[in-house]
Amino acid sequence: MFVPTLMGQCTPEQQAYWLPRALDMQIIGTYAQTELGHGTFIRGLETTATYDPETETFVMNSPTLTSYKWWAGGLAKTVNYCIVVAQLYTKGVCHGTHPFIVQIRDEETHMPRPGVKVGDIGPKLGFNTADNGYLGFDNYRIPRDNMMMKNAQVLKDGTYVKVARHGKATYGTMVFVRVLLVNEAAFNLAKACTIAVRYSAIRRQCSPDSEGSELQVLDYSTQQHKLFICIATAHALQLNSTWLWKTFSDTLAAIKQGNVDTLPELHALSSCLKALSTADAASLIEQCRHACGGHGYMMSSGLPYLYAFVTATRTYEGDYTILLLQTARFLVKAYEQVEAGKPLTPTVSYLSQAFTGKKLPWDSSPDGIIRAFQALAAGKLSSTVKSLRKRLESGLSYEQAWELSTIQLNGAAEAHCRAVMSQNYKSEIERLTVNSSPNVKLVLQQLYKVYLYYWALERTGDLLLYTSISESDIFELQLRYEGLLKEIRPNAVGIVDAFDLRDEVLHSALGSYDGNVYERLMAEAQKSPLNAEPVNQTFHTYLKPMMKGKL
Ligand SMILES: CC/C=C\C/C=C\C/C=C\C/C=C\C/C=C\C/C=C\CCC(=O)SCCNC(=O)CCNC(=O)[C@H](O)C(C)(C)COP(=O)(O)OP(=O)(O)OC[C@H]1O[C@@H](n2cnc3c(N)ncnc32)[C@H](O)[C@@H]1OP(=O)(O)O
Ligand SMILES: Cc1cc2nc3c(=O)[nH]c(=O)nc-3n(C[C@H](O)[C@H](O)[C@H](O)COP(=O)(O)OP(=O)(O)OC[C@H]3O[C@@H](n4cnc5c(N)ncnc54)[C@H](O)[C@@H]3O)c2cc1C
Repeated sequence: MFVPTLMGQCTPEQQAYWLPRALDMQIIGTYAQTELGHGTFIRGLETTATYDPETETFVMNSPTLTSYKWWAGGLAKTVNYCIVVAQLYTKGVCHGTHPFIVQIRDEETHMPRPGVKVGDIGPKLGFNTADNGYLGFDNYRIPRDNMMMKNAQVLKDGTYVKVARHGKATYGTMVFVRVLLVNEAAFNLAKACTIAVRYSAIRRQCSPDSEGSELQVLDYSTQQHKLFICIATAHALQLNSTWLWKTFSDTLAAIKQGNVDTLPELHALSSCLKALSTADAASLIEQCRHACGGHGYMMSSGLPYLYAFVTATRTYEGDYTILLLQTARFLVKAYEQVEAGKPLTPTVSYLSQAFTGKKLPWDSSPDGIIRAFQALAAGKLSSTVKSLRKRLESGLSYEQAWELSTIQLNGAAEAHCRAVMSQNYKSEIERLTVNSSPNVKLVLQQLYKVYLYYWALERTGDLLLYTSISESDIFELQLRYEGLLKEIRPNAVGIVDAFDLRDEVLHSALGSYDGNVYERLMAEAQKSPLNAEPVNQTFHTYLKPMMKGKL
């Protein structure tokens, strides 16, 4: 995050100085925003940068324990520079949080600079090869030029000048990384389902009839139900990530021309897509582990590492709930625009047709299911706004009414995001397969239908509320879903092979291309230090005395 922030928050002169040094790795940096006391609520950060016009320096301070920076990757022992987000004070006025480039270690000796307190935050659920760190300042001075001045400046005499056209311009790196994380979710989920599908083709368990041989576990419907949604979701996330990247690039180009109009929609989209893709990837990676039975619990399966890595993405760069609530803010505004007869931006344009007060007629075609997901999002949004207004009428403040409605707001944002993802998945498949062979088209469409049927069946309660779906429609959809799993089965291994992930990337005894699962598990087991000697010292020290009653 260090380099993108240098690119996004520095003036051209600052970039000319810092970027070559960072890109050549003459300096190594990190992004230190989160503090012990605050991560989500950026406006609540406590680190201060107070401008002193006498010396033309900022004085950095960590006034409380909770103001210590906490979590930044590589901060503990690796980096010598940091981007520090701090409350800016000049001429006695606080101007809110701003980013600063801060040298924390000597470039030659790597010793922490006087006034800098830095260390490691300790072991974590995963990411233990990263030295996430803490950082505090005691009257530590940095030159005025080290304030990143693209969006706001402090002049030599201490005058504060706002430059940016958008109040949240300094949050740009976070938006960028949220966009990248959708791709990251797709990639890691593709790894997990490659491992689990390949293993399920090797693993045999139980014989349905007394005469027959044991079945490959991949032949069981329940196993297909666990795994094929993982493949379909990996495709859905990959295609949505490409689409989101284009939306991001278009918005960035517009901002460079001075037009910030599309930023709120980009923020709403990158927030909910980051939230849903990381949450879905984490839970489906865990599902892949379940699908591998006991061997999936081995570190040598690669799945525990993947899960530990990906579950963190649900939290960092904006927690799941927090980001969905950001999208909900955008949706409530869109609802008000519909009421006022104003035009809507593209990804919420479906709302303009949605508030008819009638249930959407059920149609089980792919387009019909997408319309149903949109009706569901619109229905949830409408009920949420009603709850919000009822609470306002009862005399509550907007903030109180909003807080009491946040469970429903999150539900509406999740439903909206699922509808956007389904629509993008379909249109990207159509766009990309125009010149593909009929067989490739068929397989990609089968997976895409799995995604739609799976989520329709997961949301039958909501569909009953907002569409005319009947009990027999649900029954019919269930049968179609189960039939689709059988159609995909013969191609399942080929489909995951098509992710084209090398063994070195998968790093899994269960998922290697050659399928030599048992040989690899045994070879990994031999690496256990407990296998280094036939009798371990603990036998002599503890077990034997205990067994002889001498302990
Ligand atoms: C780039 C690096 C390269 C590769 C890495 C990328 C991919 C990963 C690849 C591999 C992974 C491998 C390793 C990764 C390892 C480690 C982890 C890496 C990074 C993690 C780093 C971090 O976590 S950094 C810290 C991130 N912190 C957060 O995300 C904090 C979350 N909080 C917020 O974003 C905000 O404070 C908020 C959303 C809670 C809102 O803030 P605030 O209170 O100030 O605002 P309001 O609620 O009052 O809203 C005011 C209006 O502003 C709008 N708004 C808010 N945010 C934005 C925005 N970003 N852009 C535009 N508009 C915004 C908001 O909608 C409100 O608008 P209204 O019109 O409704 O008033
Ligand atoms: C592996 C990892 C790497 C990280 N790397 C970095 C880094 O390099 N740089 C950096 O600056 N930070 C980094 N972070 C920090 C990360 O960005 C924050 O942890 C994250 O933004 C969540 O903030 P928090 O920890 O304050 O959670 P909190 O906000 O304390 O969340 C706790 C709970 O409270 C809920 N909650 C909070 N506020 C509200 C609200 N208003 N309404 C409803 N519910 C609420 C949340 O949903 C959550 O369930 C990293 C974190 C991890 C795990």
